[in-house]
Amino acid sequence: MANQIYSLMARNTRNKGVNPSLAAERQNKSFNVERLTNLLDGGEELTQRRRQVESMIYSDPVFSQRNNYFMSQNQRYEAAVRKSVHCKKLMKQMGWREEGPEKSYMYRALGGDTAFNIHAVFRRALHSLGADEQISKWGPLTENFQIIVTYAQTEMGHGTYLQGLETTATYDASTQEFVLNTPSLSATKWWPGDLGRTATHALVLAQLYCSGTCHGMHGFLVPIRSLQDHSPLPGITVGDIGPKMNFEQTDNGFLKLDHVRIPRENMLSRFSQVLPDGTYVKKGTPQSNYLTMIVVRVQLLSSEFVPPLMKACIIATRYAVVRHQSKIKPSEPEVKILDYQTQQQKLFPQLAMAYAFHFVNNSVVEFFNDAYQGIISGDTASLPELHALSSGMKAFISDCCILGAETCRRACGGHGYSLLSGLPSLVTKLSASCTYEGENTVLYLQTARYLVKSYLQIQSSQDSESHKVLPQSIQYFASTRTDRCPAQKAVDFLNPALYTEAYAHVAARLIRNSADKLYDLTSSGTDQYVAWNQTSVLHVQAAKAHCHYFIVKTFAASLRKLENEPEIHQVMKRLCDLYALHGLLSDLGNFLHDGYMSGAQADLATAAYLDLLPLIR
Ligand SMILES: CCCCCCCCCCCCC/C=C/C(=O)SCCNC(=O)CCNC(=O)[C@H](O)C(C)(C)COP(=O)(O)OP(=O)(O)OC[C@H]1O[C@@H](n2cnc3c(N)ncnc32)[C@H](O)[C@@H]1OP(=O)(O)O
Ligand SMILES: Cc1cc2nc3c(=O)[nH]c(=O)nc-3n(C[C@H](O)[C@H](O)[C@H](O)COP(=O)(O)OP(=O)(O)OC[C@H]3O[C@@H](n4cnc5c(N)ncnc54)[C@H](O)[C@@H]3O)c2cc1C
Repeated sequence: MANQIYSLMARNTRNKGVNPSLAAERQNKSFNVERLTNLLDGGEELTQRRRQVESMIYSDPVFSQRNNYFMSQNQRYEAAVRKSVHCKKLMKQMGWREEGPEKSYMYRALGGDTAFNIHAVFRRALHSLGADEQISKWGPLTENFQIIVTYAQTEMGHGTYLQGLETTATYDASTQEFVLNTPSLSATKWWPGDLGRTATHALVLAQLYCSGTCHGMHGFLVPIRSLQDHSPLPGITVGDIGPKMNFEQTDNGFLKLDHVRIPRENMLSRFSQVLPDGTYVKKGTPQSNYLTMIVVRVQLLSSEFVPPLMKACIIATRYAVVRHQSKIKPSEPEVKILDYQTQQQKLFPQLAMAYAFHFVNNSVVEFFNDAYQGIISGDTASLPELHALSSGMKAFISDCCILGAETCRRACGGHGYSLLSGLPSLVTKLSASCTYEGENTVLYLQTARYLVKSYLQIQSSQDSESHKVLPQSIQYFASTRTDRCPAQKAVDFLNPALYTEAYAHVAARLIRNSADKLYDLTSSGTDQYVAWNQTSVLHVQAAKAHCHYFIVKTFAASLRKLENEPEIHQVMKRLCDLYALHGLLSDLGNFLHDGYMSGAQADLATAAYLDLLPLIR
């Protein structure tokens, strides 16, 4: 019934064209929307291609999501499988390449409501960790779902602490096989997507044992279901872990292995190898087999985190111009809720954040692409910085997108609580992102570990030259900076150089403070690991400040590329200013703490921030 009411409302709108309030707003635009769309897509031609793909998706009944909220978990799963197979057929029919833009357009048009998503994670793992001959052997089989492979790393007892994974892969030189085993209940693989009903194989991450020596976590391709009748193979216990907060369309599963034998060639061996006689040959670093997690973290930014935030902004902003509620002047009619300053202050920072993350994603992907080819060819020099950046961005952006989507949902009142608004499922889907692919606190600590190490290295090296070769993302450590914010007027806070410097000041101070506290503890005799734990809250705060600085700096730098598009530059600049000032005012204590900013300057920043709202409105 509810669905009919909502669709009647939508049809009403459709029958009379767009809602008149919405139409009026769209007449009001201050910039060329199509031009901005082209810039965000990467050019006019890509906009056209994206729209072509979207129209094919939206007009095809197989891809319909109309009844999603009225389906059981099983129906959602089966519909997702149908959609994924249909996508594959469409790609073949249209001649679209796996690595082409059309695949991500399809995925985003479907809102990720597809199956085999972890199979996509495996394909990246194969290219990151597999030797060339393994990529040639298994890559083509995964292209057309002849084999469907899940990425089975997490166990019931361990997800974060990979050194604690219990699943074992013991090499048997007499048969040149690995014996995969689940030694305890807590070692049961638990959570891998596509595992519960779909996967024919699993990339099992297990502790490798050769001649009694443990060589740490490695990846093993293990057949788990028959390619004839899809039944579990001997030694395999597998199934679905049951209902979840969202991702009903994904069959997250469990897997137990009872001394399952696989050929020696099934260990992914780009960075390490076991010779026929059982000799272990290491080619990369101890963390080389962690590379897949970096690859996926970078990919998730653009595929899983930012698009749901963008959608939430669109739904909530449209709602805010069609919803009339209460009066500003008693003598006048009810107003659009977007005319309330408080509603603008709820929604516009989320909109600004969505644009910020779009530009940051471009920057992170560019950094990743430059580093990745070197890393898989054995040059791991940029791996620590890439790990720190990808960990921090995954944690910070997913945290912000969860909170941003929830703010949009709350801004829609009662209708924001209806599943049919589309908002709650965006929130519950995003909620998983603070956990999967690395729990966010743990990832902030990984970033902090890199920041503290880099800071202490700079402190210990007197050589001024060393400052010049600092990695790009931490060069601000070495910049000389004023200890007071120079702003005299509200308008000064609309200067990207000024607010970027303010963020750099706070990040550098928090990193220095956390490192100094750590050093004080260890130099007074506290065990280094205990000292790290006793300062970890400070390290997380420093890592977040570092990430926030990186995002503000990157958003501001992106404006420079828009300077020859004055209309668009103006609107993007206002959003960048709003993003920076919203973060500054939300975390004001850190900017006031050491007197960097004064209370009077905080008032100026607040005035500049509030003045931006009607301009953006
Ligand atoms: C891609 C396609 C996507 C398509 C779209 C699909 C979307 C569908 C939506 C849902 C998708 C969900 C998919 C989810 C999948 C998963 O969740 S897979 C499992 C993910 N699990 C993790 O991420 C585990 C997280 N845990 C960690 O990362 C650990 O904390 C740890 C870092 C591995 C700890 O390891 P440990 O060895 O104990 O770490 P330390 O001692 O702290 O560090 C040792 C050194 O190693 C360096 N290091 C750590 N990790 C990495 C890394 N990944 N890469 C490079 N280097 C790393 C670390 O910096 C230390 O270095 P030094 O300081 O120099 O010693
Ligand atoms: C929707 C979804 C899909 C998933 N898909 C997959 C998949 O396809 N394949 C796969 O292998 N896994 C998958 N996972 C599992 C996921 O990777 C793990 O849940 C994640 O790595 C977190 O590990 P955990 O669950 O053990 O949490 P824990 O690490 O136990 O976290 C619990 C708490 O402990 C804290 N904590 C843990 N370690 C530390 C530390 N060193 N310092 C400070 N605090 C710490 C955390 O901050 C957190 O607050 C998925 C999970 C979800 C929710």
